[in-house]
Amino acid sequence: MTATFEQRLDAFRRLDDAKLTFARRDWFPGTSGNLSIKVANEPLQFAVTASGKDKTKLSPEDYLIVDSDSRPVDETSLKPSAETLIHAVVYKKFPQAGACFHVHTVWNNLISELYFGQRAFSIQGQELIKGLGIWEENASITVPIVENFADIPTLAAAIEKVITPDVPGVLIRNHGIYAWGGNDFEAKRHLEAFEFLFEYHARLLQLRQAVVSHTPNN
Ligand SMILES: CSCCC(=O)C(=O)COP(=O)(O)O
Ligand SMILES: [Zn+2]
Repeated sequence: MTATFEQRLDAFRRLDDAKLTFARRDWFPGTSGNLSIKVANEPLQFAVTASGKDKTKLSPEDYLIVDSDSRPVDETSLKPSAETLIHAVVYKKFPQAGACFHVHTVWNNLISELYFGQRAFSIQGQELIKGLGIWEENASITVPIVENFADIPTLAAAIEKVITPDVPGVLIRNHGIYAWGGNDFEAKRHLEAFEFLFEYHARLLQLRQAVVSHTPNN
């Protein structure tokens, strides 16, 4: 069933909320980032941000509906996000995913740079791991890191290969993160948990380095 007018409007309103919340945190520098919310399963359709927009603002031309091939469902002058294929990969691989958010932040870029040459970032024993829906004692998570291929189909294929149901996110090196969830509330919680863990870890390494360099006989 294709999405009704009400379902589309509801998705656009939810995208407005997520967008303004993330914009207040400066998570969309230089028009970066893209957001989507699924509106239909069979066939797949989702609302996605239009490409190149200032995501700190609201306008009547912010979103459009695309199909499983990332093509606009309606005739429109709007261009879907250049990275729409990545959203499609997430929805196709995880049919339970209902929203997918992408932001470029300093902390997620720093983490991918700190682990340059490695294909993942791991962290253990942090309370915010529960924000990812992982509640076991002293849990650890491993977030895959893919290289920042300029060709989006190549990037989307690389992401498709490494994402797993265990961890609802993937880092693109020196680019940003994609995080998803069953709905927009969950995807936001996941994104916030990831960003906390990245900032915490990068700051911890920085502090440790400062302590070492200020310790006598070092
Ligand atoms: C100006 S940031 C480069 C493109 C990008 O990585 C991004 O997230 C925004 O692309 P979009 O087409 O969704 O505006
Ligand atoms: Zn991006």
